[in-house]
Amino acid sequence: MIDVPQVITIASTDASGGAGINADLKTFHNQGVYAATIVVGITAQNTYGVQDQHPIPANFILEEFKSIADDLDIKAAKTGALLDETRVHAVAQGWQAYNLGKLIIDPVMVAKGGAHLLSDPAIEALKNELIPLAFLITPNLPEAEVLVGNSLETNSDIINAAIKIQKMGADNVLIKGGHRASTNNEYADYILYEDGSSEWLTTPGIKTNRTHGTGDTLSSFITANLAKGYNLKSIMPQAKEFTYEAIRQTINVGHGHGPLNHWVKVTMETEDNQ
Ligand SMILES: Nc1ncnc2c1ncn2[C@@H]1O[C@H](COP(=O)(O)OP(=O)(O)O)[C@@H](O)[C@H]1O
Ligand SMILES: Cc1ncc(COP(=O)(O)OP(=O)(O)O)c(N)n1
Repeated sequence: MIDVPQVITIASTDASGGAGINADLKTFHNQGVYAATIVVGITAQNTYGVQDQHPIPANFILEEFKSIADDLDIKAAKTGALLDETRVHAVAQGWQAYNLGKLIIDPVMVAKGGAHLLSDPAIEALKNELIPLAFLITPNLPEAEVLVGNSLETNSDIINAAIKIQKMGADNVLIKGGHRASTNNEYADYILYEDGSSEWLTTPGIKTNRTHGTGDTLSSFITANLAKGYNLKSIMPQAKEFTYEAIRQTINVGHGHGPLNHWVKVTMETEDNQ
């Protein structure tokens, strides 16, 4: 028998396959980990936008938690679109009953097409119930602005926001910069680690609207490699590179915000990184 690291995504599906649970599973498979799912919601969605969404009943979400915890040996979990306050509460309850390793929270609020994937009351529940459980939280710029309650214009605004979010209880905070290219067309993400150190991770910007599922892809890559035992600092450069290559080597699917290429090859280098 071959031992394989096991991970789970606790999120919603995307009918068109580019974001949400679908992007998570493709990234997990690419990185060679075994992936399970706790489905929180389903969306009728394509590369133009989200046409409809449907939450899974809270008691069923808790049954999914129990099924997984009774059988699998999950080392890391990531959350995605949780839709509303009831679902956030169910996930927090499930997590407290059946801890599934390191928790990575992708606080998905609004899809690129503009659809809301987290209601306003759910944002407070996310802050109070889920963020304190997080090993890592990965807001994009608009999500970080909502969490801290002010706009983030400068690098020092971003640094201060990360400190504020860390004080809400997340061990590590990654603020993704995909919604704003710098003046020299770079996309910079800022990460504040639990030991107080921090870094900017930068790549050239790719001029494209084919970025459906970028955030999911980045956070799933991190989740997979945490489950393999790598430490967060050693994962981050490759996570950024994987996402960059998955955008750059674009595939011809859909007519709007196209999905990424989850076949690209970027792997962690050696066991010495662990
Ligand atoms: N056009 C682009 N060129 C290069 N990197 C990008 C581009 N768009 C997004 N990224 C990167 O993709 C990752 C996800 O970022 P972002 O788009 O902000 O997340 P989300 O999908 O959650 O909104 C980040 O590492 C960001 O820097
Ligand atoms: C079901 C579902 N979950 C998450 C998202 C958002 O994914 P994200 O990686 O933030 O990328 P965009 O959709 O914003 O491009 C989603 N759309 N659907």
